[in-house]
Amino acid sequence: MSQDPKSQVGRRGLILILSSPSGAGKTTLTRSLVEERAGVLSVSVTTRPKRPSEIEGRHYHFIDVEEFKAMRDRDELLEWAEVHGNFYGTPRKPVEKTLASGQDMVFDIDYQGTRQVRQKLPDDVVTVFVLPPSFKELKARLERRAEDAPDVIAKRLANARIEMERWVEYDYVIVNEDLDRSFQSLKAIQTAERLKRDRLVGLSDFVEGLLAEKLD
Ligand SMILES: Nc1ncnc2c1ncn2[C@@H]1O[C@H](COP(=O)(O)OP(=O)(O)OP(=O)(O)O)[C@@H](O)[C@H]1O
Ligand SMILES: Nc1nc2c(ncn2[C@@H]2O[C@H](COP(=O)(O)O)[C@@H](O)[C@H]2O)c(=O)[nH]1
Repeated sequence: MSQDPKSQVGRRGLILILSSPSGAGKTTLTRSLVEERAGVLSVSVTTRPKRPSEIEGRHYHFIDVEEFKAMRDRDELLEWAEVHGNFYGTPRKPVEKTLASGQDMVFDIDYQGTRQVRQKLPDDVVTVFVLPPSFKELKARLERRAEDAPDVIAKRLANARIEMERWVEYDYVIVNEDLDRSFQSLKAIQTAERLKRDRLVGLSDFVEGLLAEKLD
């Protein structure tokens, strides 16, 4: 539980999940949040090949299918899914540790994983769906990123329509046109969610003390 030294009120950590079609900008937004120390990034395991710019342990833990299945079967994954033909999953232990310390955990996962986490930890989950301003811009971003082969980009664009239909399952939606504005919106969501009454620990005792306070 994190504690505000000025009061006796602390708060439970929350799980902030960002999902989007590939290229809409959720990784950029989650990384910005983590760089500001506003949360701890959940580093997934994946069977996808590493992109040129990616670093093992920082962007993902890159593992083979056999290892992935072994982790899944040992129940070491909080959630998992097959996305764009590869397996992805969230290691359970770091999530439990981070939440117990009262920090927020930031997830960049797809809608299938979001459903699983929401089902397991309904009180702690806040979900944000990131949309691109247009399909044309989505394609342009994937091409400008220049990290995936043309056939991979084509597959991701084909899946984008199915993924975008899931926006209705999310608590918030950000249309990521201007990156700075989108980031401000994300921070506003996190700030408001942190202040929710149910997430504040010790609030009743604090208010009781407040009411019992005598004025001289
Ligand atoms: N608002 C924005 N305007 C212009 N470019 C952006 C914006 N947001 C992100 N980008 C760029 O678009 C590209 C895709 O962004 P990013 O990698 O964050 O997408 P993603 O949703 O995480 O995709 P994936 O699911 O494939 O990992 C990156 O090159 C990023 O720098
Ligand atoms: N259900 C999960 N989805 C995940 C996880 N980690 C990433 N993802 C999603 O996969 C796609 C593709 O990611 P990319 O890095 O290959 O572009 C994207 O939608 C991610 O959000 C996970 O642990 N579980």
